[in-house]
Amino acid sequence: MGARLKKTIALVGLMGAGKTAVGTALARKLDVPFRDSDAEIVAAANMSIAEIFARDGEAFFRARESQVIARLLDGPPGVLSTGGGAFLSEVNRAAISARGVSVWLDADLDLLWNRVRHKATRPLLQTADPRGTLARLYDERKPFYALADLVVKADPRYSIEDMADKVLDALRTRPDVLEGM
Ligand SMILES: Nc1ncnc2c1ncn2[C@@H]1O[C@H](COP(=O)(O)OP(=O)(O)OP(=O)(O)O)[C@@H](O)[C@H]1O
Ligand SMILES: O=C(O)C1=C[C@@H](O)[C@@H](O)[C@H](O)C1
Ligand SMILES: [Mg+2]
Repeated sequence: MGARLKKTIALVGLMGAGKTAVGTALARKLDVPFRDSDAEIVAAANMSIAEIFARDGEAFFRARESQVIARLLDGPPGVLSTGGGAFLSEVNRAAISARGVSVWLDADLDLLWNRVRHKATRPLLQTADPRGTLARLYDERKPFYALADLVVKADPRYSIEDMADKVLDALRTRPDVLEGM
């Protein structure tokens, strides 16, 4: 598409917001590297996220997540999909704002629930009332996600490609991030 990416685009938001799916499409459109902090942690540990939580605990996962995010931000600009809890950490927010731009994929609770309900891969939702847990996380985390530089609202009618285009639209206001749009 001829645009030049000058800073890493970090996608943030709750489980199911589309960070991995939209991030992959966005990186393809921009012809830049795609990285996913969850996937990096899983590959390095050779364990699933659920296994890491069960064996080593959430605090261990969060420490790894911060290390991985710092390392990925240190490389050439690209698209970085963060884990759903990453943007709650002030350390991670500072690292992202120093080297990149944060974009919140803001999906409402019904949409999130429809996307995550059939998968058992999210350890935080292994509770007696996973929808209630997701609702609580949504309320608790919204103020943190709202600290992102840009917001792109999700909608059930928007495809993954549509969402990637909406991120590009939002970046039109940021020539310091994307030049030549
Ligand atoms: N715009 C969309 N239209 C249709 N399906 C979508 C859309 N965005 C995401 N999905 C689907 O919803 C599911 C969750 O998306 P994804 O895994 O990208 O979320 P995530 O934000 O990375 O979540 P997590 O924090 O758990 O990694 C996937 O099956 C994905 O293909
Ligand atoms: O919302 C969260 O806290 C999480 C989301 C996933 O991306 C994973 O990072 C992990 O399951 C924790
Ligand atoms: Mg993901």
